[in-house]
Amino acid sequence: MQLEFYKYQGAGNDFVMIDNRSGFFPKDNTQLVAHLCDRRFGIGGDGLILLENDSETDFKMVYYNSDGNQSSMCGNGGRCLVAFAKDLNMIENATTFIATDGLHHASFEDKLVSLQMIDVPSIDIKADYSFLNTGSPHHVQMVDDLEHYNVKDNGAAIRYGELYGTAGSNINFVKKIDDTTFRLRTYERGVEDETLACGTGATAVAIAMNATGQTEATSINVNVEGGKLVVSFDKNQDGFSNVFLKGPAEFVFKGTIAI
Ligand SMILES: N[C@H](CCC[C@H](N)C(=O)O)C(=O)O
Repeated sequence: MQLEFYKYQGAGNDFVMIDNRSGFFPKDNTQLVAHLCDRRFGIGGDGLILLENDSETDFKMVYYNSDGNQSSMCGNGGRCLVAFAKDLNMIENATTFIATDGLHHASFEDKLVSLQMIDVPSIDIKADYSFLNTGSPHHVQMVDDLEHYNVKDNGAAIRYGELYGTAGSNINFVKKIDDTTFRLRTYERGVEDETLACGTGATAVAIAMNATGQTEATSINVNVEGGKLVVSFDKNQDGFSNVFLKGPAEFVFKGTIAI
């Protein structure tokens, strides 16, 4: 059987995208998803995303990490899915879709996709790190020499350490550039490596930097290895709401693969 796929990337976080509105895709085939994400034996990607029909919204998002397992929300993947839906002429310049963490509104601003993320009612602030959930779980830790930091080894040690048990967490290492700009490198759960960008991670870092007093800004630039993301939010007594993740989401190529 020939499977048609599309490749999109958002600030270097890349995804195999499949139009599964017909429901043909074998959603429980973990081995197949991992194979399609394999950068040598398959197509290659940090994750795989199914676009599916939904009775209440424009479409449904089903997200898999490259290990083949379905996972929690992917911010860059959500933005890429919005671009994919537009390229399929399913939507114009704004949309509402359903994902594992609920409803998401999104719109195009110039060539960028702005995606509303879930509200963040609380953040666990410790002496040398913070933990919060922005649709996926994120550990946020400041590092001085981020450029030379061993993200993979140090990230894996925390992700598999006693802090986060069997569920684990994504691990974000961040450095302040100025009052509205931070540099971020992320070890991603389910990819089990550093990725060039992590959307829910950038969102977590922006909120954590505000919550810990590193900045008073509520619109924050997050420089990631694969480009630039902008996170904005309202801060109130109930936590953080009107949270938006904005950045590029670009078609790379389409093709077919025998499965
Ligand atoms: N690896 C994450 C999901 C994808 C997050 C990332 N790709 C993003 O853009 O938010 C997890 O299992 O929690």
